[in-house]
Amino acid sequence: MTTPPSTTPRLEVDGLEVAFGGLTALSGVDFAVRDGETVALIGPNGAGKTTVFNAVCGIVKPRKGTVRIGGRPAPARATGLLAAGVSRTLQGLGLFDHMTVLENVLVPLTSLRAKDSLGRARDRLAELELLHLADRPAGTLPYPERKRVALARALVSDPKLLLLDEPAGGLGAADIDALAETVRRVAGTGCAVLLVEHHVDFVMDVADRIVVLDFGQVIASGTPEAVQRDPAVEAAYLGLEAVDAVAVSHSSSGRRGSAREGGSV
Ligand SMILES: Nc1ncnc2c1ncn2[C@@H]1O[C@H](COP(=O)(O)OP(=O)(O)OP(=O)(O)O)[C@@H](O)[C@H]1O
Repeated sequence: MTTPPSTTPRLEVDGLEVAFGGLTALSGVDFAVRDGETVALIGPNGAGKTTVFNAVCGIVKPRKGTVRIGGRPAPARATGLLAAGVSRTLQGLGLFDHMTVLENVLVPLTSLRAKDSLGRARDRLAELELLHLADRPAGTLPYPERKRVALARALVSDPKLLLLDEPAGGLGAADIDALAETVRRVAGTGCAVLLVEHHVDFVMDVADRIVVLDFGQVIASGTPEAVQRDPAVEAAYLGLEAVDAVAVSHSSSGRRGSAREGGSV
């Protein structure tokens, strides 16, 4: 049972524009995520998905536009974001490999000076079937377990807005099913979830709405069914195949970003 949406979106991105030197990475990006809603941000490589996350977290400074969290301007610092109820997972996980699983999951609670940190951390580990690994150094675990530790660390602060960067990447089918279950459960508590993901089946399974970026602009948004039928989305992905086929045949890099340097979107 999902929480009814509140009137103020948990996350509002309005007219976002980000440039890296001569490269316009995002232009006029608008979207919102409400409490209890799961929104997937998809698009070909280099479309600007991670840049949106980085702008939401204050890691990159927009040239134009605003990011509001719970109706207020987004805090610029990591501790401010945590206090505002924002958690994020990273593509590279960002775990402290030499620290135990439990110590990793305690980190946000230590920053927040939270009460009953140990109990909360152990609860999250139990929910993600990691409790038996609590005393193992995080760096010694296989990738799917390390990925769950990163998720437990993001969830331990009971975020109101959860940002997941490629949560299904590198996981097998059973782990992806378990992840989908976790995302549904977290959204069911009223948390707004924004995820960046390439795994189409996972996105279709968990997302209430999908926002499609291409060359830094929103080219489609709506329900998974509507977006799947959208000719602009199909064209964007077919275009990627064409660009990649050319790039791969001429160089070792198939990344689309290389095809857009110096261009504007
Ligand atoms: N720090 C940076 N400096 C310069 N250019 C950057 C920087 N970060 C991203 N870019 C460029 O901005 C564009 C958008 O990159 P971004 O990583 O947001 O895309 P993405 O959609 O997340 O791609 P992927 O799916 O490959 O992760 C790309 O052309 C990328 O090369």
